[in-house]
Amino acid sequence: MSPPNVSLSAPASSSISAPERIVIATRESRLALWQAEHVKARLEALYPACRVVLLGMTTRGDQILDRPLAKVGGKGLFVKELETALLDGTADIAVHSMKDVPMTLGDEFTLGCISAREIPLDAFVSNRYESLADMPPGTVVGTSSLRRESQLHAQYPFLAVTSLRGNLDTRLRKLDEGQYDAIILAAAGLKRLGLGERIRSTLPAEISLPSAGQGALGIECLANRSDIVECLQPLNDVDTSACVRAERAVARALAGSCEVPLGAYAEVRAGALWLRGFVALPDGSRILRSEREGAVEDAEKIGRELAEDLRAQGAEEILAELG
Ligand SMILES: NCc1[nH]cc(CCC(=O)O)c1CC(=O)O
Repeated sequence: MSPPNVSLSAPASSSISAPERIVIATRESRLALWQAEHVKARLEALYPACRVVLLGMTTRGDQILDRPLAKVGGKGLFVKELETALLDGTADIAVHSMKDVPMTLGDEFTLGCISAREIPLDAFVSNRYESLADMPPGTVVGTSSLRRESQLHAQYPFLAVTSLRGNLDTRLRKLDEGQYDAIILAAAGLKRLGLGERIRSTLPAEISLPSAGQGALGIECLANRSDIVECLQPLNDVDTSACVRAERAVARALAGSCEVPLGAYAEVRAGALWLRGFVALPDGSRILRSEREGAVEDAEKIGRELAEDLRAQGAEEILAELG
């Protein structure tokens, strides 16, 4: 018997159609524009008849550079203006670093896809030292995140940790001007911008457990745009999507709306999802860790259970202290 007559050479997307035009709302930082251009190129390759255009926007998160974001409204500041463009129809999709997407979206929005992730780890960047372990006591590490700060204090108590804000180029400039001996950044952002050679070493997850969603891109659209959701499916990566859902379930269960020193990182290994998480005080004086393994299909449940375990260990006291 000969096999059924299917053409193996037909592109997987041939049965999916896309609208004639897709407008991408994007922030205007170099990284955000790279990410939007990347999605534009992938959509145009999948749907040659579709015209994809970028709509650049400034968000409150881009404007406020003098205060820690946690104090002025957190992650939502980077997505609100983009969501408004989706609601009023000036844009069809918004491309986000999943790390910057609030843990709960409004009912009118959905994440149409989460694409394969770039390296999820943090990067050590310095003009003077190879790694954190090389840094003498009292030298200065710049980071803007409570998650990185708490882990640094816990593991390298003799280093001075100071605040660092601004987009990637600004942060690197501040390092090069000598304001810091080293800085910690997401490796993914540096790689995307062709700045991978600035990475002196990557910090293993044991040293700096990444943030929920780090390194992954998500595409948001209106929940009622089934045409858009459908045409985004070829960009979805099943494993990344499960990992990010598990990580976000941890953050959702523990962080609520306030900014908490918290890491959550999942990997798919030999078909199973392995999730690690921690919650800490910013000064690293308390750090609670947990890990869990389970079926990829149970991603969110694994995340909720890990959060429960952290609560059982006393996460509540940490959250209460953070106010
Ligand atoms: N918080 C800012 C941010 N949001 C996304 C990235 C880039 C990497 C990624 O996609 O996770 C960065 C930079 C950083 O944390 O150093």
